[in-house]
Amino acid sequence: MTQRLTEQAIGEALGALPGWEAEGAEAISKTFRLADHIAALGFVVRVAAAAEVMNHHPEVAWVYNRVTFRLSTHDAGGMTERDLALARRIEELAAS
Ligand SMILES: C[C@H](O)[C@H](O)[C@H]1CNC2=NC(N)=NC(=O)C2=N1
Repeated sequence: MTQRLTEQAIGEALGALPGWEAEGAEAISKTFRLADHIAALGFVVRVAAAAEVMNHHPEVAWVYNRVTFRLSTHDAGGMTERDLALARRIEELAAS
């Protein structure tokens, strides 16, 4: 699970992760627009709780009602399956 992914593998995985953008093989990121500031905070909290369960944590930028998550595996120095799993979990939370 901590093996770095190639750009090709990342690109293939992003086909099922709409809106996520790759930074080479280093990271993926996506910005979510919520109803308002507090809805955005609530989303950050839910993602943070899921990240804690997964022991895999995003970089987060929160500006009013917009939240950007940047995912990369620090221990591997780039993208791994753990980042894709977290992105899928974030998408589940966004849809719930
Ligand atoms: C000790 C702990 O398991 C590690 O530091 C975990 C915590 N959360 C993490 N989050 C991310 N994004 N990358 C990691 O390599 C990572 N490692």
